[in-house]
Amino acid sequence: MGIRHKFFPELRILALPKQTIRDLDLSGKKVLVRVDFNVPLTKEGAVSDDRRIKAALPTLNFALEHGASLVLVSHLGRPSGKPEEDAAFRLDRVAERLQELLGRPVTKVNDTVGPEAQAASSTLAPGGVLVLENVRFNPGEKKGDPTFAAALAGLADAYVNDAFGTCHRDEASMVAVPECFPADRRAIGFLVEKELQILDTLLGHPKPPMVALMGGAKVSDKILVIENLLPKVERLLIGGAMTYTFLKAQGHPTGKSRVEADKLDEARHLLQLAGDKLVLPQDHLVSTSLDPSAETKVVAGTEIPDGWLGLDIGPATAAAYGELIKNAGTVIWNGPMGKFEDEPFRKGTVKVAEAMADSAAVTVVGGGETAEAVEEFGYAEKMTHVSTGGGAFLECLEGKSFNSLKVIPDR
Ligand SMILES: Nc1ncnc2c1ncn2[C@@H]1O[C@H](COP(=O)(O)OP(=O)(O)OP(=O)(O)O)[C@@H](O)[C@H]1O
Ligand SMILES: O=C(O)[C@H](O)COP(=O)(O)O
Repeated sequence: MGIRHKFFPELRILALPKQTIRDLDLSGKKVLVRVDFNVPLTKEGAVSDDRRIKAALPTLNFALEHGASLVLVSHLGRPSGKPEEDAAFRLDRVAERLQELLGRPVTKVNDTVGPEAQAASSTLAPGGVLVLENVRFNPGEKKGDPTFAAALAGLADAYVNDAFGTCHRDEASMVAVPECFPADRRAIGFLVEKELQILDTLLGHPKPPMVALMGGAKVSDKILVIENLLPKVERLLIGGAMTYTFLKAQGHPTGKSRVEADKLDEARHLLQLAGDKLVLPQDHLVSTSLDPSAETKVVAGTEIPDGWLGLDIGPATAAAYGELIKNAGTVIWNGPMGKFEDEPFRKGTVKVAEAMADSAAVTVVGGGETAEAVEEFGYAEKMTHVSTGGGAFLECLEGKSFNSLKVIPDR
């Protein structure tokens, strides 16, 4: 029997088969929740974007309201193992922000499975919240070490995976730790459930016509995504630096634009596979250098003049893409249309974000940089969904399945 989809009310979907936090016995239990609090920080170490922390709140509040206490596990960044460098990756500021958002005390300890963590978890009362230190400070995390996993699992009675952004990683806290719990004590949280439902609907039963917008720096990051999406979409609109690898593959001059010279064969293969589904920009904002104060101009067509480089889609392309977005049933977007960090090269990315915000289509945005851009420009609230996943979102679009989810039993 189908149920009405919470986010796409026009669609009926089957409930996800995975066990969720609703299925767990929470009362009086310590629940280890693997969250993805890998958030951007300012130079001073403050949390500059708390979207991922906020996205975990429904799961955390649900567990607390049902009488559980929480042991929270996350990574932050990619620590090198050198203590002087790794201090910047401690989770103290993240825990402070979480305390503000939860509106209840949060205890942060300076280790993950050591004596401090064990003492704090053993005295945790229902309603208590404990944040462990960055799980990647322990080398066992990356290696998926079973001894480390058992020590981590020993701190709690049940396991919940609500770290959608990390679901593509096979690290200990994602795979080996849940394996330490009996099957009826492992579940996904509401964030993972929501992200999976949306991706499942997008890839399985999108409201037609579906348009995909692919940008960003490199074709190489998106080859598998493009291949997997092509049969499902009406149009695949290209922007960002990857444009120039496609133009070069077609034999056009690309000036000084960023081109992946070793990916031209793959680009030709995709062009051939896509036929007229793949749409390349019809004009470009070009500049003499990457410096935002350098001279710029708009060039029409497919040729970038000598000495110039393409840094954004041009106004005619932005308008044409806007029209396709307006008339779509579903729009899926990954990768900025230009070097959007600099004001002079931002217009194309802003224009497509605006068109998506104004469109009646189901609009889904994913990818770290793209989500940040949409947030920064103030359009996030107007999208159907802005994914918390970067790599995880892309791998879902590639059609991959994750070990971190295989270890969560079906209902
Ligand atoms: N024409 C261009 N020339 C040079 N750089 C560009 C151009 N267009 C986009 N970029 C750069 O590409 C980067 C974003 O590409 P990327 O593929 O990483 O995006 P994403 O998939 O949204 O993010 P993530 O990889 O974090 O998930 C930005 O830093 C942007 O400045
Ligand atoms: O930001 C992300 O994509 C996730 O937190 C995973 O981080 P990682 O790429 O360092 O594994």
